[in-house]
Formats: sequence, C-alpha cells, structure tokens
Amino acid sequence: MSDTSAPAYRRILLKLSGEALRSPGSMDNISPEIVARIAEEIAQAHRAGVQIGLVVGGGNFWRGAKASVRGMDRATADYVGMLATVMNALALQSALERAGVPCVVQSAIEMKNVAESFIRLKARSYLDNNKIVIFAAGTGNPFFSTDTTAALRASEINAEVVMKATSVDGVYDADPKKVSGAKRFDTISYQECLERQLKVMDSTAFTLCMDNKKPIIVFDMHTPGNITRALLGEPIGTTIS
Ligand SMILES: Nc1ncnc2c1ncn2[C@@H]1O[C@H](COP(=O)(O)OP(=O)(O)OP(=O)(O)O)[C@@H](O)[C@H]1O
Ligand SMILES: O=c1ccn([C@@H]2O[C@H](COP(=O)(O)O)[C@@H](O)[C@H]2O)c(=O)[nH]1
Repeated sequence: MSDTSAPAYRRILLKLSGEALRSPGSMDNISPEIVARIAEEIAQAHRAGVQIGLVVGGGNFWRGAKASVRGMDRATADYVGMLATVMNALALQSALERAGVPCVVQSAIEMKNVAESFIRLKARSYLDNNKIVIFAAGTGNPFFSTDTTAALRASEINAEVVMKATSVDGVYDADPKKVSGAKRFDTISYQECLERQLKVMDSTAFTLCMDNKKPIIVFDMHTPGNITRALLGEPIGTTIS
C-alpha cells in the first residue's frame, strides 16, 4: 500500500478492540507482535496526513459487566476495566513511537506518572500538531464503555468519523459469531441499529454518534492492511450514518 494516497479524512477517531490485541491461543493479554503490526498500519495513515485520536478497549483483560454478574460490585469492576485500557494505551504508545509517530496518552483518570490527564483543548492542539493522542481510561466513569468513549471523544476533538476496528467485518442482522447465515449490511442507519438492538456497539455509543452526526465505520482489524485502508477512506466494512 502506498504512503502517497490522498486521505479522505482530515481527522478521525479510531476505536481499537482490546480483545484483538491478544494473540489467539496465547496466555499473553497483549501480543507485542500484533501491537507492532497495528502501530505500523496507523503510522502509514498518519504519514499520509490523517490526524488520529485513538481509543482502545480493555476486553483482552477485563469487562466490568461480566465480573459484576459473578458477584463483584459493578462500579469497582468498571474501574478495573478502565485501568485495563491504560495498559493497552501504554503498549500502543510505545509501539507507535517505535514506528516513528509522536504520540501522547491522555487518561480520564489522573495517574500523572504514566500519562497526562485528559484536557480537551490540549488534545486538540496535539492533533493540530500531528501528534496522535490515545485517550485512556475510558470516560473515567463506571457504567460506560470504550465505544461510548470513542463517540464522546470524537465529538470533543471534532473528528469526522468514528472507526471501530474489531473482530468482525461489519454490522450484521444478528451476531455473526452466534448466528450462522447472519446477513451483513454495507450501510445501515443509527435508528435501525437501535431498533433492531444490534449489539456490535452499545446503544449509548450509537445514540451519541447519531445526536452529534458522527458516522461510524465498523471493520475487521485482523486482516492486514485494513486499518490503513479504513483510515485512508477506502470503502470497507459497514458504514452507520
Ligand atoms: N449485529 C452484530 N453485528 C456484528 N457484530 C455483532 C453483532 N452483535 C454482536 N456482535 C459482536 O460484537 C462484537 C464487537 O464488539 P465488542 O464490544 O464485543 O468488541 P470490541 O469493542 O471489538 O472489543 P473490546 O471490548 O475488547 O474493545 C463482535 O465480536 C461481534 O461478535
Ligand atoms: O468509560 C468507560 C469505559 C470502560 N469502562 C470499563 O472498562 C471495561 C473495558 O472496556 P470495553 O469497552 O468493554 O472494552 C468495560 O467493560 C467497563 O467495565 C467503564 O467503566 N467506563
């Protein structure tokens, strides 16, 4: 893939699956090889001139709702989940810097020894100056998700689009991991996702994107090259608008 393709977007918000940082069959929650490959793909889009805000999930370590079903206090479990996203953010920052991309981590929970605190105007200034900003620790509030964080930060940094890089290649009429023969959409409206209760994102994230007119592109991040393709605006996955 060429570094010289003209990007379709000026500024985007990329939401990376935490789960997808784990290598199948390995005990490691984070695979350094996978993280390096993702960083190189992001770096290619960055070199082409796309300004990139990043949110990474925590599903490779922890999901608050699942721990709560097993008896843990939900809010506490969610804070554990938010801290998990900080570990992923640090791994990505390190890999992006190795790939030659200047990168700052801003955390929604104060932890000044490892990350800056989230300050919206500072984040925008970094992006204007072509640094990647990784938004860690979710929204800083329990009962939310990193998909909602992506929708929120996209509006705060005035990104043109939310790109959800995940383990499925788009939005289906049912969970394709559970229902064989589920049908994939090339495009779908926010309203239809909400009415059909499609679980590829939570309803808060859909609603926030709908209210703030941020299209969402859902695509498969396991296929090598897909992250760069999506960031450069090539048609990929499912567009929700
Ligand atoms: N209608 C649907 N279309 C596509 N995927 C769906 C649908 N319903 C449920 N899913 C599931 O949604 C998942 C993606 O969302 P999920 O929030 O679980 O992961 P993620 O955000 O990629 O990971 P993480 O939470 O680690 O960041 C897919 O693995 C898929 O199985
Ligand atoms: O704003 C937020 C974001 C996340 N959490 C918790 O973190 C985990 C991991 O995030 P995923 O989006 O599931 O990858 C999530 O399950 C929540 O427990 C949060 O509380 N608030």
